[in-house]
Amino acid sequence: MARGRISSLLRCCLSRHSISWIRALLISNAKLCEGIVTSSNLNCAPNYPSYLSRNAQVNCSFVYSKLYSTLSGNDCRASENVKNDDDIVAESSILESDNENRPGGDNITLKCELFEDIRLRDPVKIYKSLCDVQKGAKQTRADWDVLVEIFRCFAKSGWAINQALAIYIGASFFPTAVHKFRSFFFKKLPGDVGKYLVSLGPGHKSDQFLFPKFVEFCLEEFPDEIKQFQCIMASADLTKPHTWFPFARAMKRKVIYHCGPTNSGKTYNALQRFMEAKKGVYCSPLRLLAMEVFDKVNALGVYCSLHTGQEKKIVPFSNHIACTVEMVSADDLYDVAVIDEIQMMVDPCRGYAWTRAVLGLKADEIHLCGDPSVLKMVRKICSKTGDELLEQHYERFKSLVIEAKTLLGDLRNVRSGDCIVAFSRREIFEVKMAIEKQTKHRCCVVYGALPPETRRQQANLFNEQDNDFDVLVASDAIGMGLNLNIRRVVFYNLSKYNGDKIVPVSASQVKQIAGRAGRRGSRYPEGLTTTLHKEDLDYLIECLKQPFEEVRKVGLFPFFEQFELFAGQLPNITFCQLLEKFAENCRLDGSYFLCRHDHIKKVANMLEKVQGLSLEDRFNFCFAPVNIRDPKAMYHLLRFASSYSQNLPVNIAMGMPKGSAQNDSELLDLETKHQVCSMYLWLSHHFKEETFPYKRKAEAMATNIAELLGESLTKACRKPESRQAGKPKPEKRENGYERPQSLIKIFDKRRNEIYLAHDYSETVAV
Ligand SMILES: Nc1ncnc2c1ncn2[C@@H]1O[C@H](COP(=O)(O)OP(=O)(O)OP(=O)(O)O)[C@@H](O)[C@H]1O
Ligand SMILES: [Mg+2]
Repeated sequence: MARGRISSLLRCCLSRHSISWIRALLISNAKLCEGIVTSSNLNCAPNYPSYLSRNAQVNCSFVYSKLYSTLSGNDCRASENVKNDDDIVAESSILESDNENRPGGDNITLKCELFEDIRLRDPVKIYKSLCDVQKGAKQTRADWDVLVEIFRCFAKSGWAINQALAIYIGASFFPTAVHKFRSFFFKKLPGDVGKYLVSLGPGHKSDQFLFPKFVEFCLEEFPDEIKQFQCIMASADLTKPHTWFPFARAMKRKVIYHCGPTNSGKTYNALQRFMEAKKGVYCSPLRLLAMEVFDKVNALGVYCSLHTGQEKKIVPFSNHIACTVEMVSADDLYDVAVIDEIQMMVDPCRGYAWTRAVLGLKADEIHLCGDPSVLKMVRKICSKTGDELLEQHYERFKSLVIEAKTLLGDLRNVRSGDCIVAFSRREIFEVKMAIEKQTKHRCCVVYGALPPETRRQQANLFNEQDNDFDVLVASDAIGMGLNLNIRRVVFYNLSKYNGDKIVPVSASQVKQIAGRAGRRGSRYPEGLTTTLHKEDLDYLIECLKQPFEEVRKVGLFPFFEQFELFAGQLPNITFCQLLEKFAENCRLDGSYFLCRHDHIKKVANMLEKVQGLSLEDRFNFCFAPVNIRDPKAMYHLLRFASSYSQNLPVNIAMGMPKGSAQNDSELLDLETKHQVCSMYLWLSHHFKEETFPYKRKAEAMATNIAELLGESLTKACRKPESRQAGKPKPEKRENGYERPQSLIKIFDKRRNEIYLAHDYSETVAV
């Protein structure tokens, strides 16, 4: 009913006061979209408008033309020479000769004057006159071709698509709207307007001329579609995220930014305040770091619980919690909160969790620890939230020394206390094997796909002095906040696969990783860093010298409630389509980007066939930590969701491995099995406990598997395989005939293999 009333109101307004209405609409829209993103700012919606500037432009042109027409008293009655054909101009209306088009001198002046008049005529009046026209003027074939091209360009104009969003014509509806507008326009086109458009030719000038008439047309023709899109846009409004947390806004919070390079004491100082507080929370980027803080704080006599996606260790009488940042509660009140590695706000996938914590934590004192890259953004956020901001700047305890000699490409030059950093699982094992074969050193390994317990066991083995394990081979999983006894960080290479292609490792990541060498209080307080190959040294030096990049945008993602509101506008589409639509239509202000959600979409796609899941259940299942490239893990997730949807108790139903891994495929199997247990535990904490009743069993399995993994790694000196290795090879016939394969499949398979060989798990396993 409301919708009908609004649309009739809309029509009424249109007929009487369209200019002021459009102006009001555009102004209010501009206000609504204050500081709205430019296309580059929203990864998932490349054509999103820079509303404000462009609206202003549209607005001005409307106002100007309105003013002009009022002052000059221009009457814009359309030419009587009109057409009456259906849809677009029929071929018969095209004149074969083009005599009129050959300009003589006087003719040019006359046309210029005529065009000047058209150019300055009030677009609304032009539109009105078009409506009144019965039959459009005939066009020559040449003109007709140009006009068709003009509309073809208009339909594809990014500028026009962006502008149309300002009147709530969505990008997906825009082509339909233009098609209808073209039919209308060609049917009614007066000769002078046609000639003027032809004189402009296809391109931006014609787009600018057509657009205001297009607006009039849309407002009159599509009030329902506009209203619907307006509702969609309103429900996908992610502007002003600081208003999402009214309780935190009502507090007088003090934010302390501990700003500095690695190994400068940022976390240490923040933790001092955390431990002094009556009630505190520490938010970590990694489960491993949360565990480290949990242990450290309890050892110092401050009772502290642990809360990660997979585990809850409640220490009796504790008022402190160490958690992963995704798990922090924005409902509880704290005296002191610490958000570590705050520069992760810009992480393309997980950044939203840091943003949410900064905006929403209900704590009197919030300590942010990180490098200076997001300092400006934090200042901006605090000015919006009204929080007091204090900045504490730090210097590195001992500067990091670059060894110019490098390892000269020879792993025999490895020394005790070295950490060799490689960016794929395959390389990690190759390096370990080569070192153990060619030298007397023994290696521990740390990479993202290993459970945190195993990583910790390996790190401890490396840290302790009374064993042979004096070299660490690790991926970038060691890059954040961890304190290890590393003397020298050696980069095996400085490029990594980003899920799509091989790219150079970013300067900030190089700094983070290199910064693991020479930690205060460790066996090697003075740190060194170098590369294996001489050719990589320049890039390493360049990265370490580079000042911290200033970030302009931080990540954001909707809460379930926001997403639910949006889903209410589009009831008949799948969850995956909903995610896409949300990304397409959501509005962000210039300080934020929408976090990547390819991973969520992939899971959503798989779960599409599971019936009977509520929107909230789907949303939750999609956030479960699963390696989407691991078919076994995906299979188990699908199984869990299917049982859950049938109201059956979800069973972990997975065989326990018999012993430690004898080869790499067994090691991969252990990794997968641990991930499945970990996923089960995560789900058991995010759904009702009775629906996942085998939590204890999953915990026991996870602990056993982590131990087996540790054992396997300690004795491992084997060739690494990819997860695809066990699969049957494509059929080969004796006569050399090979079964043809889809090129797309081959390409996908290769991508998959590369992906699996790389180390991604940490991005999801929180
Ligand atoms: N005042 C201090 N007294 C004793 N030890 C300290 C002090 N400050 C820092 N440390 C120790 O120095 C090491 C590095 O400190 P911390 O972890 O706080 O550095 P950070 O700046 O947070 O580094 P990163 O950026 O890598 O996280 C830690 O082992 C910490 O315990
Ligand atoms: Mg730190």
